[in-house]
Amino acid sequence: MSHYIVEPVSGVSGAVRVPGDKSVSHRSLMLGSIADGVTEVSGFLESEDCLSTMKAMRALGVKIEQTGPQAVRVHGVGMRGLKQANHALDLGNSGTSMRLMTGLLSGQPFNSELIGDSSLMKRPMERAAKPLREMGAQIATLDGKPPVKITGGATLKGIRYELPVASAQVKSAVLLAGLYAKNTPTTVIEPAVTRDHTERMLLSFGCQVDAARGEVSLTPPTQLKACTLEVPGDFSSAAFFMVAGSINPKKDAVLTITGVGINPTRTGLLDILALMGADLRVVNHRSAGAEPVADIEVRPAQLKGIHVPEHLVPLAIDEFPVLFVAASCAQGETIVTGAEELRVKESDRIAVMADGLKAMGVTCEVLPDGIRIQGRPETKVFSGGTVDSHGDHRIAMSFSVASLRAAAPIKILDVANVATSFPDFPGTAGSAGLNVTVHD
Ligand SMILES: O=C(O)C1=C[C@@H](OP(=O)(O)O)[C@@H](O)[C@H](O)C1
Ligand SMILES: C=C(OP(=O)(O)O)C(=O)O
Repeated sequence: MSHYIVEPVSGVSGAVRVPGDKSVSHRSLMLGSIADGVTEVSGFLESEDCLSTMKAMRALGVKIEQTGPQAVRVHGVGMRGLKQANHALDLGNSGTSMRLMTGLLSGQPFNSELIGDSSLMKRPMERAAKPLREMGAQIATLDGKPPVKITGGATLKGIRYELPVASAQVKSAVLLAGLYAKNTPTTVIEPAVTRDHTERMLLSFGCQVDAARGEVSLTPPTQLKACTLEVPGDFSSAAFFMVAGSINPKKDAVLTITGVGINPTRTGLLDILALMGADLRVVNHRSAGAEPVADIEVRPAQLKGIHVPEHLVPLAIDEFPVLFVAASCAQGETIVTGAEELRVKESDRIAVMADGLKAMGVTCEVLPDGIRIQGRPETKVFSGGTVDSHGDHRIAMSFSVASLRAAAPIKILDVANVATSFPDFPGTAGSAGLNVTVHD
C-alpha cells in the first residue's frame, strides 16, 4: 500500500494549475455517448474515476478516443444506440459514475450490472434507485448497496421528485433517466442548492431544461446534439491550494491558482473561508462554455473559527476535509453541522479526519452531523506523525496541506486513490512549494 511522506516546508507561492473538473468530465462522456455526432472535449480529467466512466461507456459500445493530453473525442451513438455490455461494469472508486450510470441505464432496453471497489461497494445506492423505480425502472441493490442490477426494457415516465438529501448525483440520475421518459417532463426539487453541471451540459447538448427556485424540469428530447466542451479546472482540487495559501507560513506570499471553475454551486468554500477571514481574490473572470472560470489569488491570513452556515454545506461538500485543516489553524472554535453526508463518501470523512487530526495533537469532537475543532493559531499546529487516509483521496491531500504548519514530517497511509481525482498531486503540490513524496 503506497504512502506519502510530507516534509514541513517554509511556505507556498507562485502559480499552480489544477487538472480538469471531475464532475464535468464524467458528464461529458455520458452525454457525449448518447448524442448524435462527435463531441470534442478539452481539459478532460484523466483520473481513475473518469477513466472508469470511459471504460464503462466503451463497454456499452461507444467509441471514445483520447486524442491528446486532456483531449477526448466521443463518437456519440445516439439516445438509442448503446449496446449491452458483456460483463458487469466496474466503476472503481467512483460514486458519481455509479449513481449517474444507474439513471442512464434505467432507460435502456438491455440489462446492466454495476460494481466497484471495496469502498464503492459499501456506499448507499437506494437514494438513486428509489426515484428511478418511481419512474418505472427495474433496479435491485444488495441491502441498499452495490451491485446495482438494472433490468432493461422498462417504460419510464417522468416524475416530480422531492430529493430527501441534497445530492447532485441523485438529481442527475433522475434527469438522465428523464431523458428516456415517455412524453412526460421530469422535475426534481432540491432541499438545498447542489452542483448544476448536468443541467448546464444538457442545455449545451440542445435539451430543454428549466431551472428556477430550487426546481429543475427536463422535457424529454428526441435527440441530443453533439457539441464542443471545455472542462474547467476542478474547484475541489483547487481547494487544497486555497487552504495552503491561507495557512501559509510565508508572509506576503501570493499563491495563484489558474483556470479554476467557479460555478456558484461549487464555491461554498470561498464563502466559508471569507467568513473565517481568509484573503482570497477571484480575478480574471472568463468562461469555459457553459461554466464560469477565473484565477484565484490567495494570501496568508490569520483565520478565525466560525459556525459554518448550513446552507453552504452542499456547496462545499467535497472541501470539508481540507476545511478541517484550515479550522485547526484558526483562532477559536469552528463548528460544522448539517454535514452528515460526509459519512457516506469514499470514507466516513468526519471520523477519519477527526482520527488524523487527533493523532497530530488537534483537539476536536465528532458530532453526529459534523465536528467541533479547537483551532490553535500557532506556527506549528500539527505535531506530525502518521495518519491513515483510509484510501480516501481528499483526506490524503488534506493532510498533505497540513504539513505547512507541522512540527515534523507527516506520513500519510493508503494514498493510491489520490489518482481518482488528482493524478499528479505530488507534482503540482511540489510546484507550489510543498514536499510530497510517494513511497511503496
Ligand atoms: O454530482 C457530482 O458530480 C458529485 C456530487 C457530490 O456527491 P453527492 O451528490 O452524493 O453529494 C460530490 O460529493 C461528488 O464528489 C461529485
Ligand atoms: C465524493 C466524491 O466522489 P464520488 O462520490 O464520485 O466517489 C469526491 O470526489 O469527493
